[in-house]
Amino acid sequence: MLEPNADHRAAPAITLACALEEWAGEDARRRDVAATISALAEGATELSRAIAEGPLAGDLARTLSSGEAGEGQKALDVISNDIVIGALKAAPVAAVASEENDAPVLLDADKPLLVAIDPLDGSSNIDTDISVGTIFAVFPRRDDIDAAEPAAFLQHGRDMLAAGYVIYGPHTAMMLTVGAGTWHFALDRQGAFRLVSADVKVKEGTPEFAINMSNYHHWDGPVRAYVDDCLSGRNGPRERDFNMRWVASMVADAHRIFQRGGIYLYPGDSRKGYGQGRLRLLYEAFPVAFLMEQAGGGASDCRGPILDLTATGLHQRVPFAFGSRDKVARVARYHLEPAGHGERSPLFARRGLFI
Ligand SMILES: O=P(O)(O)OC[C@H]1O[C@](O)(COP(=O)(O)O)[C@@H](O)[C@@H]1O
Ligand SMILES: [Mg+2]
Ligand SMILES: [Mg+2]
Repeated sequence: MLEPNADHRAAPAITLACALEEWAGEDARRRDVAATISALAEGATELSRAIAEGPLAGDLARTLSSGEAGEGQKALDVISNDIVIGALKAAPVAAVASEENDAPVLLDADKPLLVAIDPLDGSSNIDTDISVGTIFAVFPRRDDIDAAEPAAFLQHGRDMLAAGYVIYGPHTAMMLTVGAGTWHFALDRQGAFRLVSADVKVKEGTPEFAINMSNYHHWDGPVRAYVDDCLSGRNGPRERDFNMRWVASMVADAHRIFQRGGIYLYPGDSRKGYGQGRLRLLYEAFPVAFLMEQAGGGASDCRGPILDLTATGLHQRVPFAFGSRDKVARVARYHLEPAGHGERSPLFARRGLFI
């Protein structure tokens, strides 16, 4: 047992810089990716300080403009965007596609990489001291298209070279993949990201789901059926009681799923502007899907793998389900075989529990 005054802190672990150095070696492409991730880490460290100051840094939750699907732009969205793009100017990045900019921001057309980024995910939570994050994806620059053109970013999910997110919570952490598994780092007080695990695995079998239940009446049949079957608990077809969580910061829901399993869903629904859900493919779904797959989890558009999609628009939305691989596969079965997936009892076959 720990003595009250015992030093129970873990020994300092390998830094992000060392991990990237070791991974990159002398490979020129890898060194560019590593430099880009380091620049993003520097931006995220600066941002974590501003977020930690909360109201002392000014009214960060001030709404500056309202978006088409209820995503108003907050002061901290703009600050975050300025910080991450500022940090990327020192990296080998030609252009950045950000949630906060209609068009790509050109940095240096000759540089070899592109970054797609959600500078601040979960911005509706800024004033409530709940975790928010930064989500990013690194792509190769194409030789055939000007990096400032949106088309330069319309790439296949499996073209991604690296992806990750930083979560600003009680502690700041980064989940990162360069295609060699999913790595977990935590930010120490001196400003260095230190390795927690280089082999993150998403558990299966955790009876927990995350979805905004207030949209129940807007969902289509397969999504209702999936959630109904969870809610029907040990007497329903899943034969166990389920727990539910919804942080309304995808990074926070993702981080929980990386620690203990479960599933996150933001499906399309019948509300205006939500036909393809809420999440953006390039800088929300693609990076989280890459992290999930590298950790043995799954990520789909409720039907097939997200990473098998090719982006068709810079700010394109996509229905999104991710988490434990067994659960993501089950969601797909409910969509692809709605009448005959054979796993739901007749009691639940025609009506939702709430309808
Ligand atoms: O408020 P809703 O509809 O439940 O949506 C919450 C979802 O929207 C998001 O906040 C979208 O991110 P942004 O804050 O970057 O717009 C997700 O992080 C979250 O899961
Ligand atoms: Mg977001
Ligand atoms: Mg955002």
